[in-house]
Amino acid sequence: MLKEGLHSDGIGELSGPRARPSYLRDLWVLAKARVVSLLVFTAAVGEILAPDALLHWESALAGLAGIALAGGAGGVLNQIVEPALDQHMRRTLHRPLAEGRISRAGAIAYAMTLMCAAIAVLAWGTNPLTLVLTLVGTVGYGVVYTLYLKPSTPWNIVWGGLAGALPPLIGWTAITGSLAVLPLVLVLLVFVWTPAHFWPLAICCREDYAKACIPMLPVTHGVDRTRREVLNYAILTWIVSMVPALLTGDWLYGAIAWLSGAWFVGMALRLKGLPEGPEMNRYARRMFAYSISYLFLLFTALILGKLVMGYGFF
Ligand code: HEM
Ligand SMILES: CC(C)=CCC/C(C)=C/CC/C(C)=C/COP(=O)(O)OP(=O)(O)O
Repeated sequence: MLKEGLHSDGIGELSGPRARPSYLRDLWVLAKARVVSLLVFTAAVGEILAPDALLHWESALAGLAGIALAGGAGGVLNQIVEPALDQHMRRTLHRPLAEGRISRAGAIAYAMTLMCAAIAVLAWGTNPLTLVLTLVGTVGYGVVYTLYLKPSTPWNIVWGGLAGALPPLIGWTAITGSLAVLPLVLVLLVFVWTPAHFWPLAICCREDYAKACIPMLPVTHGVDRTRREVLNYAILTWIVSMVPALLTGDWLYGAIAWLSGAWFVGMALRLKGLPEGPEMNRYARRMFAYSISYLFLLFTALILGKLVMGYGFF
């Protein structure tokens, strides 16, 4: 007998050991707080890279609080739209709305509270451009991706990923009030990273996505095509990750990006070569986990580079 949530192919392990539900924990899960924490981190790096960030510390804090609240609202909107889908997937069936621990009305009130707080904080502490970009992020993920792209096209996450890629730019605009080349390159970096982040997980969960009639790439185009696309996007991410080094002359970041990107591409190659089966699923899950550490490392290296190299920006 397999334990609840565990399967011989390791797919069920994605949900990890389940913590005892509590109301606060449910609110945390509903806001997808762990994903949002990385979004906030990439925004913080966008702020730190901007000129004179320390002089604008109030805008910096308001920007981070706004993105955290708006990102959380996006996560809640996503789960309000798809409780039935969440009930059909082993990875998501214990979510608070899927299990009915939080009502739909309660979740709507929660999303509205988060969104109103985000708008208030951003309007008070940042500028109109930052507010608009953040709203685009929340609506892009919570409405456009969840309601329209996800159920209709296997390229859903390529375009949906744009919303999640915005925070480094939002961080920058919170400080400067204007656009610039470097944060736009960081948006491109997260944008091209997203498919190689998500499709390995989609490979593991392909049976659940198929049962739930969600046209994720491994369901519509098969595992082999998906693994080829993961490799393509991993290579693209590696290439784009070198652009900030070229723009700033920051060799410390450049070295870290080169090595960690080579590892990412190596994992994509290994994934492509494995025969379909439990071992491939487990390796895909490892690549998904590495993708998160990799993005965290790249953005940490950007701050390190600025601290150590002390370059100024245009
Ligand atoms: C449309 C784009 C994206 C899709 C479809 C996607 C998909 C996913 C999925 C399905 C999970 C598993 C979540 C769970 O089981 O609760 C996940 C986890 C995660 N994602 Fe993404 N993601 C996207 C963009 C991003 C972005 C832009 C970031 C950050 C910059 C990010 C950071 C994370 C993190 C940190 C986790 C781990 C959460 C945990 O440990 O519970 N994702 N992603
Ligand atoms: C700028 C700003 C505020 C942006 C917010 C964007 C945001 C919250 C992106 C998160 C991306 C994410 C968790 C995707 C999960 O995909 P999924 O919903 O298909 O996964 P699931 O099956 O786990 O629900």
